[in-house]
Amino acid sequence: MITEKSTPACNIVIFGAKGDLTRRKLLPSLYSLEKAGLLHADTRIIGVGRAKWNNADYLSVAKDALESFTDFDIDKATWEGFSRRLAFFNLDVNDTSRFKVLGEMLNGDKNIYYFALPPSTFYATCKGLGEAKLNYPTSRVVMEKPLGSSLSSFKNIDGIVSQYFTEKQVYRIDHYLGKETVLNLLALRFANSLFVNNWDNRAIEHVQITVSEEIGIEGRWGYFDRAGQLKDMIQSHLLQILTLVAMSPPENLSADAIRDEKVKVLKALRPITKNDIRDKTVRGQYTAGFVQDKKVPGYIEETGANHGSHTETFAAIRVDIDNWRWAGVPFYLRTGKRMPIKCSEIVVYFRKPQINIFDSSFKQLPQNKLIIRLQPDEGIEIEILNKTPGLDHKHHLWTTSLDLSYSEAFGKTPLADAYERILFEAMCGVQTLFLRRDEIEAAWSWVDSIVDAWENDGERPKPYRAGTWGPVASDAMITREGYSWSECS
Ligand SMILES: NC(=O)C1=CN([C@@H]2O[C@H](COP(=O)(O)OP(=O)(O)OC[C@H]3O[C@@H](n4cnc5c(N)ncnc54)[C@H](OP(=O)(O)O)[C@@H]3O)[C@@H](O)[C@H]2O)C=CC1
Ligand SMILES: O=C1O[C@H](COP(=O)(O)O)[C@@H](O)[C@H](O)[C@H]1O
Repeated sequence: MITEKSTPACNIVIFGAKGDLTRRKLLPSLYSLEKAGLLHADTRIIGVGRAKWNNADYLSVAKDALESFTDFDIDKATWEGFSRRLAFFNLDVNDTSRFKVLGEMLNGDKNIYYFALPPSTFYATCKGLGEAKLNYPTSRVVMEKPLGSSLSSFKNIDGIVSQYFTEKQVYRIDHYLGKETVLNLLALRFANSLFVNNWDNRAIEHVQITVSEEIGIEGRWGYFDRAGQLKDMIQSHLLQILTLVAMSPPENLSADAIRDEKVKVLKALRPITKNDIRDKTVRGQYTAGFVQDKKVPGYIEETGANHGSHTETFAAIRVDIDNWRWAGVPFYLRTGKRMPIKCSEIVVYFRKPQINIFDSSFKQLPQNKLIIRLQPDEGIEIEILNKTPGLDHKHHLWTTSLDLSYSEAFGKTPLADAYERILFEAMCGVQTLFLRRDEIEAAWSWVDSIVDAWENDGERPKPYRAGTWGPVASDAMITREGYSWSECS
């Protein structure tokens, strides 16, 4: 739950008013902000699209979206307040003349232009806004991923946007940064001396980051098959998690101080080449199987599928960070669709004590583990060794868990949705949770190295049954290095 009071007054102009993202995420999140009293009385929400709708038509689309995509009751008072803010404006972004008319209906110059649009329309939209002089310095542009499919295509998109908007006006989304538990990584790491002083290659042996999903591609074949799990998930969400785990302490909590440190990590990622691609990466593609007892089709049997597709729906990668803090500490990333459960988790394995003075069954003492559960059962767990109670002279040791569950510690109130926070921050003009140009460039540059190596290598993704943890080659990759994947709880 966000507890600050109200956001500054603004016009939120949503391009793509009837699209999936708007109905599924943006309208429900704005409604929740309304309910929490966080929208300024003068804030307006203008949905823009090509439909020949009037305001009443849009209100009914919005109501329907809230009813379909939220699990809370739509109460009369909140809906009345919310609906008073909503309007619809008919505009094809290729029709530059309509932007002037749009400008006339906007109240003031504090405009947030949310591009819930296909990236192919960004140029026309920026040009339309620029030519109608709606790109005031006080206006902001919020852009959705995917921003490109390589370093060069990102630079093309970015070049277009930067003709009309400065870096301070551009808010590039990675919705994982809006998740409470991802944000908590900063507090966990930099507010607790326990971790501040034990967060480098002297204390930590290796780190695992898993983001598994139960869902498949949910009717998004056209987009997903061109992207694959590396570009869809690792280039953005997993690398963002990795930067927050691996960054050095920022000077302060300003957006640029944090982003400066994140970008240093991204620039220190060791490129993967054709010489080590098979040792350091595993690609997989799901075949038919069962997820949570439900029969599901294989990737190439999905609606709209191309049967010869070699797109990966699973990827596991060993990452090396070439800096002083992390030299010699492997980071293992693993993400896939149609896995047994939805789970995003970071597991930090601390080094084992070098000497064992205990008369225990352990030859070498097991290591401490810090498990950060990002979703769905948010929490933090530390595995430590304790003496089992008893009147004896033997120190029998037992691994026990200190387990902090968010719902127990902070109550049962659901955490704010990532989009709620992101919209809130965009309205407040705080860029911390949005990606700076150089972060995205560095992420693409590293991902490009893997794409090139995969293309050169020519090996196809390995099949794995839906409902399993990916190809056996993924277990083999980490076992070769003396570890095993942590089991998601
Ligand atoms: N859906 C999701 O959960 C997520 C989506 N994204 C990204 O968000 C963006 C939108 O995705 P999504 O909502 O799924 O896509 P949809 O295809 O559902 O919606 C796209 C919207 O763009 C509008 N549009 C397209 N061309 C024009 C045009 N020439 N002029 C005006 N409006 C136009 C359409 O409006 P109309 O038909 O009214 O003209 C439509 O409402 C994409 O970049 C996507 O990759 C990112 C993360 C998650
Ligand atoms: O950006 C994306 O994220 C979702 C997963 O998001 P989550 O918040 O549910 O963990 C993923 O399914 C989708 O393919 C990707 O585009």
